[in-house]
Amino acid sequence: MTWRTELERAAARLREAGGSADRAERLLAASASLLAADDTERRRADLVARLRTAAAAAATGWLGDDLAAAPTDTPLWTDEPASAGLRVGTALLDGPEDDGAPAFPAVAGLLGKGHLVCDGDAADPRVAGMIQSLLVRVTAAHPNLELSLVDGVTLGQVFAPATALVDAGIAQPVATDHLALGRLLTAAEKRLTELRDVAARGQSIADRPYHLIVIAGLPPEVGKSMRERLAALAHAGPAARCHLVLCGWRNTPHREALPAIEHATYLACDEETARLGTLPLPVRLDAPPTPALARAVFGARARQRREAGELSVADLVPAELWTASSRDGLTTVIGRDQAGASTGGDVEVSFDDATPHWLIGGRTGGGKTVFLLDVLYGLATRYSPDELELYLLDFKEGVSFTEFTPSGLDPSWIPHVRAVGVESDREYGVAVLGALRAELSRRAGLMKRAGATRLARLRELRPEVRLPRIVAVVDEFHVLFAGNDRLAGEAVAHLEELARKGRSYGVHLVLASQTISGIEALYSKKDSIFGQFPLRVALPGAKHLLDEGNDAADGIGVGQAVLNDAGGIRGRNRTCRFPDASSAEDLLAQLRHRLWERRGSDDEPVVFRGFDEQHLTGDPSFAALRATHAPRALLGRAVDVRMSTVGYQFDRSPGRHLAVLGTSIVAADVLAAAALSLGRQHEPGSVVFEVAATAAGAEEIAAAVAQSLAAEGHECRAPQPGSILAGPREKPTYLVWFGADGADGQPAALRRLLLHGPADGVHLLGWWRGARRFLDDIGGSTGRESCAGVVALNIAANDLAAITGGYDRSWEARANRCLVIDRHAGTETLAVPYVRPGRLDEGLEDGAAEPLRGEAAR
Ligand SMILES: Nc1ncnc2c1ncn2[C@@H]1O[C@H](COP(=O)(O)OP(=O)(O)OP(=O)(O)O)[C@@H](O)[C@H]1O
Repeated sequence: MTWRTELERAAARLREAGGSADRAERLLAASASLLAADDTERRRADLVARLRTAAAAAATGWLGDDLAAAPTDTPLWTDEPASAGLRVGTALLDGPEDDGAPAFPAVAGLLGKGHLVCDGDAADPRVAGMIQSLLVRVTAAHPNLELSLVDGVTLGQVFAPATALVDAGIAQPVATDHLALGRLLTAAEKRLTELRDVAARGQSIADRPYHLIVIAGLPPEVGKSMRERLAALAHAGPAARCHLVLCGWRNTPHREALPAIEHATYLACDEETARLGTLPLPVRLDAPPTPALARAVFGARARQRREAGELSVADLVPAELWTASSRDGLTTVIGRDQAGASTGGDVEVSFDDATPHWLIGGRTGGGKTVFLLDVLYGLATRYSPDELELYLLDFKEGVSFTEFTPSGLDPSWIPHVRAVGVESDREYGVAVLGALRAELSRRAGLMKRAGATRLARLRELRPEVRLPRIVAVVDEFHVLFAGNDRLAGEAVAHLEELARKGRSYGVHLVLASQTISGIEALYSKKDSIFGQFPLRVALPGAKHLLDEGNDAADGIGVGQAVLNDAGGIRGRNRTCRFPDASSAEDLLAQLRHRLWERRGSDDEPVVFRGFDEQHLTGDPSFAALRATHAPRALLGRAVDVRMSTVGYQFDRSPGRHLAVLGTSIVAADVLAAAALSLGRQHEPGSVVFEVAATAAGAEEIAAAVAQSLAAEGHECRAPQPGSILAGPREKPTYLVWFGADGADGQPAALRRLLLHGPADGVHLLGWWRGARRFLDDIGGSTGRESCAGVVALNIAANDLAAITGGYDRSWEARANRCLVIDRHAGTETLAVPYVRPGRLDEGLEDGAAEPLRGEAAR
């Protein structure tokens, strides 16, 4: 081969490597005249020098310099390189370079250009050295790079210096077998499809990181299909910023020929020499960089990535609070896209016409609570309480939303929050949804009267009406459907209505679930509900949340989410990282205080904590009691949106008595609260309280009640067993009877009192431990009307049905709940009964369930 041909080819290689085509052209033109001259030796050296310069232009600095000469403190690049060439070794013109033979850098086009394919693998120290130096070069040169590493021949040894990159998330852990390689390819294919979809929508992908897959050697089990997948990836890769360094790619006898790798520069290594592409010169592959240089480059890049990658909740918060208008929707920043990359763009999520409701799924520990915190703080800092209201319901055991509510330690709260349910009852959930539905109707009425069809228009027409957008978050919403009973039916009906109409009226739902069944429950209710949730947020472990065949969430880790704004269809995924709010307690507390200090009203959110005790003295209604002609015994707090006080009114109509039923000692507490609250509603001396204690264990409570009433100036008596019902009573009297079972042996006297007492102002408040006993005492089912008030504690549904005659009831006795029935008013209210402070803890300390304490007292 002539010198001219060699030079032409060398220049052609350089041109291929990219970035230096014009220089190579000039070089070729110059070479023609040079070769015509006599002094060939000198001119050869001269030409090589020029080739060297051209190569240096194709692969500059970190990409082309001799690494052996690079000081360890050479700064890493902060901007993407302009050229695609990468030095892999040194092309030698005429024998070893050491002997003074002319040489110039051998450059291949990689990131932004194509792939490098080598028939040797990392078991060959020359190839291993080249791979290691190549890794240092790309890492130092590309600030925004994702790496996947495969080593099926030295079990990851070749990548050992790059461990820092794995730790920082720049590189995935090294895949050393065909299964791991399979997973890696799946992820790469998915990424590729995603980017292709983005590009197909006309959006630029130029700011996305390059994905470089470095295969130091193929695992031995790799078969035909995986080789074909590699070839397909190589075919489509460069258009989606995916490139391969593929070593160990050689045909072996008795196996099918390898598929062709497109866009590749081939590096052929035989025992003696290596050759790059069609360059007819031997290439000495780059030696491994010094350990000190590798450490410096990988360490510095890892550090940078960690620092840049540390997303904080502060990144989600605007510089100025409460400046946004929710007229057309709500939008907040949730994190950054490009999982694992350092310079991702902000990712926004919205409640608007396109995505009025969201569905969030992920396994337990998948980051759901953190994601919700990020969203809620993002919204609460952008929109004032006049623009946004929040209703937060959590059905699981935990403390997800207590963050937003006042506590003993921190009296502040987030002023947008109207109601919070922690470990809520389904009844509470249904009540909140019902209240939201009522708000929907109210807004519908307003719109109709104003002649508006959109919330934005209504706000313009009626500026004086407060019309914030409402976001209701229901965590573990599937609990609402458990049981498939009346409540479940109501929950579905509410959700359906809210989901269907919420868009128009500015009421938005966020449903979250950690179970597949949660999502399935929704799906099976009605397709229409599921379809009303266009924004899907898939966290790690999410199942059935995205469309079948859309497995974008399969490979994500904690702190990442796949957002899909089109009901889960493929091609609309956006993977993002969101900050860990759970590790930013101080920052959140500061934010909460700033928001709280700006509050326009002192209305605290209503907090319903399913496990909290309710105390009579803690209820503002009790403090507000005054003497009245229509006294109302206070019994507990309703499981409703406002946690209203539940009472039972006493008047002179027949049957106005109250029976508290159940073996639980809580019954005694309820009775005590009823008596004390009545005491507040009568002038001292106007009524008599007769406090009888015939139930073992209740004496102390009865004595305390009598003492408190007496301290308020009331006349108190303590009738003795045998004469409890005896009378006569000259004054209006409340007979407060702890242990009325058996009616003191005088059922006839009891029935007389029940029937005629109220007309004379005589009322019974009695605790019966046995429901059947009570029914017998009042004269069986015919006597039902003579005691209109019943507080059911731990009694069975069928016993309660026998007492009230309502056989369709679904009462389920449980700790810390009672059902308050007023037969005259036709109401049944689920409530948290008032207890003596510490009552529930006593039950727990004893190791016994709370209802059993009453059994002990019997
Ligand atoms: N964005 C994040 N970055 C880093 N770590 C995170 C991130 N989000 C969550 N985590 C970690 O995961 C843990 C679990 O998150 P989180 O409590 O949100 O999960 P969850 O899905 O709500 O789980 P569960 O339903 O069991 O409560 C957090 O304590 C935190 O350490």
